[in-house]
Amino acid sequence: MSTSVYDSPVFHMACHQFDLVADFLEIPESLRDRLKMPRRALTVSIPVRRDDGTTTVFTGYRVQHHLTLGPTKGGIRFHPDVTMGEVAALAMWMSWKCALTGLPYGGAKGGVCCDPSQLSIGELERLTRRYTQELIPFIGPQLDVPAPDMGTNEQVMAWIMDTYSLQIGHCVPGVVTGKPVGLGGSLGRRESTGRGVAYLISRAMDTLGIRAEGATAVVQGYGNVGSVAASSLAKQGVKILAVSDAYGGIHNAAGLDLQALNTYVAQTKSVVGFPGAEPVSNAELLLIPCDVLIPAALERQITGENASKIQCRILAEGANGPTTPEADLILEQRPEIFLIPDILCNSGGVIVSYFEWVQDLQSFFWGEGEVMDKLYRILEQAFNQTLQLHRKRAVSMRFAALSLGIKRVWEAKQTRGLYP
Ligand SMILES: NC(=O)C1=CN([C@@H]2O[C@H](COP(=O)(O)OP(=O)(O)OC[C@H]3O[C@@H](n4cnc5c(N)ncnc54)[C@H](O)[C@@H]3O)[C@@H](O)[C@H]2O)C=CC1
Ligand SMILES: O=C(O)CCC(=O)C(=O)O
Repeated sequence: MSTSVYDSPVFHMACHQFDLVADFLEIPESLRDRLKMPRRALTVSIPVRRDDGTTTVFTGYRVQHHLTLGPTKGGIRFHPDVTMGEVAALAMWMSWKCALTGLPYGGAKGGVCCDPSQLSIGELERLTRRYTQELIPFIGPQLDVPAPDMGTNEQVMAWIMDTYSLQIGHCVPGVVTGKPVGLGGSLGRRESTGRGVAYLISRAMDTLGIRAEGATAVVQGYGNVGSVAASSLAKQGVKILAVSDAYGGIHNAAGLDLQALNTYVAQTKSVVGFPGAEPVSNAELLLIPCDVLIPAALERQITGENASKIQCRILAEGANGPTTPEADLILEQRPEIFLIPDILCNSGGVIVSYFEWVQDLQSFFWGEGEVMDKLYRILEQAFNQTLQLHRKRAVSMRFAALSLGIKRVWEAKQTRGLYP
């Protein structure tokens, strides 16, 4: 099958990972395209009236990877570099993530090629509403349920829910997750991805015999995922040495004061210039010696160039796709680094999104303790299953996680009858 419409390094990366696992699972050649290629992919153009009276037309995407196990699920990204290929790769990874964690979903992802930091709040709202308007025939609580990703947040989810509900004629909270709690959002969703990352890091530390107290961590991407993971680790006594964002990074060998940093970021919108820390580039930051390295921004940060130089005990992939296949080959020769692969590491977000969807469908809401208990139970099971396969078959943690996810989707397709 031609992949040209999806042509991008990130999509090729996701396909390469799939092909390796398909060989291992002995999936017949004739079924591989059906498992790999998106079921549906939509491109929309989004005209937005700017505050100065002019109009800009943005391009948006939504990809639904498979619908074999239920509705599709996955975030919406607002970022200047979004492409159809990137969104298709992210949707494929969502499928394997949902299957690995046992959620009744296929994967999806959406994106709009824009820089949200350059839009006023009014422009952002008009863009979100028009994008949602274009998606209305394709989304819904039983069809496809978006959520936040890079560059989007609870407010954006609230506009999506409102636009969809106005069209349908009644309130439909289950069309989107990651909403404000006051609109049917789940307690704990905002923090769930970062807390899940920190939980799995604790499990990896237990496995390796590393004590949290006095351990060190470095975080690339101090947004929703990175900042919550950092704060959760700091609460366990881990020292956060360095963090970064799109504008640059900061480093303090004695550890950063996260409370002061969060106040600074709330005021300035960046970590750059935080008093008492040295500036560091995003590239340099990845090479700082530490116990835990957390890439929590874009794809393809750990590459064939720097994989032999990173100096951590645990590589915890908060981001989707931060490690290239070339880097994977190098890391496989470095058993001293324990990998928590993306589809496991950042799955806390979609797990609590699932809880939010269930609560919305039942109009019956849970306490935060219940949400967190259920989240950690699912993460524990997924971690143990991945670790077990990694040890039993002597494959990498990424390979083990992907195998578990892909096998479940393949089996479901076979049981339903080949081409659902
Ligand atoms: N928000 C969620 O619930 C989930 C997010 N993820 C993944 O986590 C990653 C981060 O997402 P969020 O924290 O939600 O996004 P966010 O928009 O809240 O934060 C992203 C952060 O990364 C920084 N950043 C952007 N480009 C960068 C670069 N080139 N170098 C360093 N930093 C850069 C931004 O300045 C910002 O601080 C993405 O890969 C996303 O797909 C995965 C699962 C769930
Ligand atoms: O919460 C969700 O539904 C999806 C989150 C997401 O986009 C991801 O896990 O990459």
